[in-house]
Amino acid sequence: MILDALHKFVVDMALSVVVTTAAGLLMLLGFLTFKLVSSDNVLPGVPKLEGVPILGAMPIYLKHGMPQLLSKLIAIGDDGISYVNVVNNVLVSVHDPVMVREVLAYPEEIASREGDPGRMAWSPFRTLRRLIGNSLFNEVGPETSHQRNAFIHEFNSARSNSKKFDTITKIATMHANALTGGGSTAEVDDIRYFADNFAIALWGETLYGNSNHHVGGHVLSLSETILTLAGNPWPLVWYSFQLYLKLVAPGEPTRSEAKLRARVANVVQRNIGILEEYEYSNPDAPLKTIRNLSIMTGGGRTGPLSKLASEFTNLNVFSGHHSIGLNVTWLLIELDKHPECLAKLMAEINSVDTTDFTNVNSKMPYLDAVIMEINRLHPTVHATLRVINRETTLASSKKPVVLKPGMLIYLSYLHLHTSQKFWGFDAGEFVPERFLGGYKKDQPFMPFGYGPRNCVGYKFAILAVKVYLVTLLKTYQVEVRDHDHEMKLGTLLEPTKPVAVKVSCHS
Ligand code: HEM
Repeated sequence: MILDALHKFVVDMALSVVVTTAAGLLMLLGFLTFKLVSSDNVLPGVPKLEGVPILGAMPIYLKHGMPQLLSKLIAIGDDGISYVNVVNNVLVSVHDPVMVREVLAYPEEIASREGDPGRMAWSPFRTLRRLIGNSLFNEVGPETSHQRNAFIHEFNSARSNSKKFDTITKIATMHANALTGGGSTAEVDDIRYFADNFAIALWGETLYGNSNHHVGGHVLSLSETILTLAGNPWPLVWYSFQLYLKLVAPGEPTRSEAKLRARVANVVQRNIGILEEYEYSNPDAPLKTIRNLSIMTGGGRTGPLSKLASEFTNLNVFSGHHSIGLNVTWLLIELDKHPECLAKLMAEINSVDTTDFTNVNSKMPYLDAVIMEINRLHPTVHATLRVINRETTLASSKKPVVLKPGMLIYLSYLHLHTSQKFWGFDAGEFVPERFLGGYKKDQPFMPFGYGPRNCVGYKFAILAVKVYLVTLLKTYQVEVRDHDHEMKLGTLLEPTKPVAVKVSCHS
């Protein structure tokens, strides 16, 4: 009797669970359909990429990633703008230079990288914040310009970079010599790895006085994991699901993200220990960069770092080295493919004293042109996005386009840099000469972004790239094994396969 009642109870319960779940799913489906229909034709007159019912372009996004979705959008938007629904989000591609500049110039009240924290957004910068905490990338509000000024003072000024020049040269020489380990030739399986490690060691030495920052590959593997996760839609899907079930607090990392964050904290902690040791045993020596940044933003000469400096210690584990390393890697590939350019560059290198900061920084026009051309053709940061916070009208589009809060605006630097419309028939070719004597104002060249949130470290990055490249070329003849390297669009723009080179000391 009791068993029968129990059985009936379980069957009834199971039935009501099934019915409730089905009703819930139907309601969700109805809601999404309603949202989709009501958001249909949200940008009248703008070409729309049709996705599948309800999910829109979500399957393309999940399967192929954002860069591929972006290429499809660019292909249909002749007037420089197009859009697609991704479930109930609207994703707009803006790929006309004037419109891109307009969007990048928006103040943060109109658009920011993360968008309003109260809204669901597919911005990768949200994932980045959960992985490494706050950083200048996410920062909005009155403190931002003060923070940017501190960075610009430390990394984008000739005065401060001239002080870093000897350190850059020292690390570049150490790392160039390590390629052959004292021998006269070496086969290097993948120069990307060595170029990244040069940049990591440079950061370690400049920031903390720790040139062994790269040893053991911890930093490299951590930064690669963070890069991959930040550019991948799945962590956002997983986080949103857990948020829905209240398994994670808004904005907080999930369990696996928290583990990664702890590994970042561990690396940072070790570096801080080394900085403190350096400061203790060299009280009169010049301050290391992280301390300078700290002092400029309210920290003391010793002890805990300011908020900005401590946020940068986390950001730095993930960023800065790949972009420098990739610049060097693409340079070696293109120079090897274009011996006439390499010969011109070598003539310039051999005609000046490259141990002099002013020469390397601003008196080598062909070197400058080569570096600009690499950043045009292979811009490491190939795209970015902004989330609309307040309704605005895109004034530069042919027909007025009203951008609404929550819309994601994608901006492809790669497209602007490689379009024949702006760069001529040889837009896809490596031709450094196009940058000799400057470039036309209407040619869209933005490898370091544009507007109020452009790169605050580009001059330091360019100097590091120059010094390492010049050191390598002065020491070795570099032969890149394959000439068929192609570009892979992930979070950053990378070669599709390892870049094997043979290096032989100049006799
Ligand atoms: C070749 C190397 C580099 C490249 C290609 C690069 C590229 C960029 C680009 C394109 C942006 C703007 C992104 C956007 O529009 O959303 C940016 C922003 C930024 N970069 Fe760089 N960057 C490089 C090196 C560095 C270095 C060495 C630092 C170190 C200080 C740095 C720190 C930053 C920061 C903090 C921002 C955000 C600035 C803000 O939002 O106010 N970058 N970078």
